[in-house]
Amino acid sequence: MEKVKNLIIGFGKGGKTLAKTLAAKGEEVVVVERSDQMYGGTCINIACLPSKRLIIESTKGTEFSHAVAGKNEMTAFLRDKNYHMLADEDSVTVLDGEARFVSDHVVEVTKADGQKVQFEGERIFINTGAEPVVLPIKGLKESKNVLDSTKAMDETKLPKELVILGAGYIGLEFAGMFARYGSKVTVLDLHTDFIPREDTDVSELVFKDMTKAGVNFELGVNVKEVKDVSDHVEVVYEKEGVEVTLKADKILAATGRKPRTAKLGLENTAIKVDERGAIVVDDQLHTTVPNVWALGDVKGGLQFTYISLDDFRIIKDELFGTGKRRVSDRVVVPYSVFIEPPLSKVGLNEKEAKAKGIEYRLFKLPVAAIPKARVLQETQGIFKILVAKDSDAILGATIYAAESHELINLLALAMKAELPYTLLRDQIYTHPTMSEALNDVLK
Ligand SMILES: Cc1cc2nc3c(=O)[nH]c(=O)nc-3n(C[C@H](O)[C@H](O)[C@H](O)COP(=O)(O)OP(=O)(O)OC[C@H]3O[C@@H](n4cnc5c(N)ncnc54)[C@H](O)[C@@H]3O)c2cc1C
Ligand SMILES: NC(=O)c1ccc[n+]([C@@H]2O[C@H](COP(=O)([O-])OP(=O)(O)OC[C@H]3O[C@@H](n4cnc5c(N)ncnc54)[C@H](O)[C@@H]3O)[C@@H](O)[C@H]2O)c1
Repeated sequence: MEKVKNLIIGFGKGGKTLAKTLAAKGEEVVVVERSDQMYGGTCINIACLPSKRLIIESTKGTEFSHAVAGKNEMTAFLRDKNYHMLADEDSVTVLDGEARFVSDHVVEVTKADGQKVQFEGERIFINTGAEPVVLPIKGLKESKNVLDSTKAMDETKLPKELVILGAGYIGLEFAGMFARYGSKVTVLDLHTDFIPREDTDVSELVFKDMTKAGVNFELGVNVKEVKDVSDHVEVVYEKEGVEVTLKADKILAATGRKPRTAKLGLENTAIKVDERGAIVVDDQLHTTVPNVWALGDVKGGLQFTYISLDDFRIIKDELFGTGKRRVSDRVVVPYSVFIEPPLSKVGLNEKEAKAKGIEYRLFKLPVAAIPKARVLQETQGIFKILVAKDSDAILGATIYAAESHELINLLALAMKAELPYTLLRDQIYTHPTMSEALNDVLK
């Protein structure tokens, strides 16, 4: 058995950034990655970047198979760049194989040829990400026409009729995208409320815009069965007591992703997982075994690339910094859903403020009032910013507008720095931009 100072399981966002940092300190690192198609992790290969590439291509009118080919070129480039970023470091070994714990600090790696090697890690970092949830719906697992997000982005032929299970992040982004490529899209969701965390006026606008763009929603449905029938697939669901059969070329299952721990051999260790399979960590990402950390999607909670990166910062701070950085410091976390226009949010919305009994002032502006929106010819949407009732503190913002995925970072920065809303209101912005709308919305 080989002893190694730092063993990183999974070439994900947090893990690869940590490996590079450890290498810069001259430390020995072994990074184990189960697939040579996943160097660099989920985000660059099968998630954020390829999906956003396809989404952007869909808005330019690119033909689907050309867009997929371009996306594949991009991911191949990024994969290679990521591989060399680590493999070219003298003190880093990138090892192809599937890792599995055999005891608290011993990990067995099974290589593609079946050969097994064992490592004893002085420090071990688990960064194995998440995998799609496969619901126990009759016929779902067996159907040849059911895709997950990865497979949907690798289709060479555009599905004429696409049914999407789940109106969450992936469901909405892919629904809009496939509709723009020309698919007839129906989204089925278990819940009656559409994007229930958002304010009702915002969710109504998104629903209206997506419906207008050709996406059909069936909400509050119970999906009962999926069956392959000659050249197509059928989905049987029940809505308000009525059974409906829907025909499609493909089904995209987008009903959540769960931490990838099932095959990690954690039962051989004292590393605890919760009821959802997420690795239990403390405020500094320590697992329940000393010198074993978990970072990224595998530890549960928010599943975003930038959270995995921030997990890395916490571990780096413990190893080489002040040791003060904590998960609980992470209070201002924005997000964007890349629909058209993008929906972005940070901090509280009205629904959340009311639920918490927090009094607020609401500043609201329709996007149609913004000159840049006219220039872009994207006038749908709304800005909503909440400010404390008895101070100038910004409580939160929801921006459903063109370029909101950029703008929300400005709001998040202002909140983090505890800047008064008046500073954003009175700031000089370049023109014409979407950010200059802050002059008007905050009046
Ligand atoms: C379609 C889609 C779109 C998304 N879009 C966005 C977005 O726009 N913005 C955003 O912030 N987030 C987005 N996400 C979420 C984001 O991709 C994840 O939160 C992020 O990639 C998680 O990174 P991570 O560091 O946890 O690990 P990952 O990047 O998931 O890396 C885990 C790695 O571990 C490897 N691995 C797993 N098990 C083993 C094992 N036993 N042995 C060896 N290797 C193993 C895997 O192959 C993988 O390469 C999206 C997700 C999906 C599916
Ligand atoms: N823009 C982004 O940052 C981005 C984009 C894509 C994915 N992601 C990440 O990936 C994760 C996974 O995305 P996702 O869309 O798979 O999950 P999600 O949790 O966002 O959505 C899952 C949806 O499936 C629905 N659902 C659950 N059971 C169902 C059933 N039986 N029948 C029909 N619908 C059902 C839920 O009501 C929910 O709307 C997200 O949590 C997110 O963190 C992020």
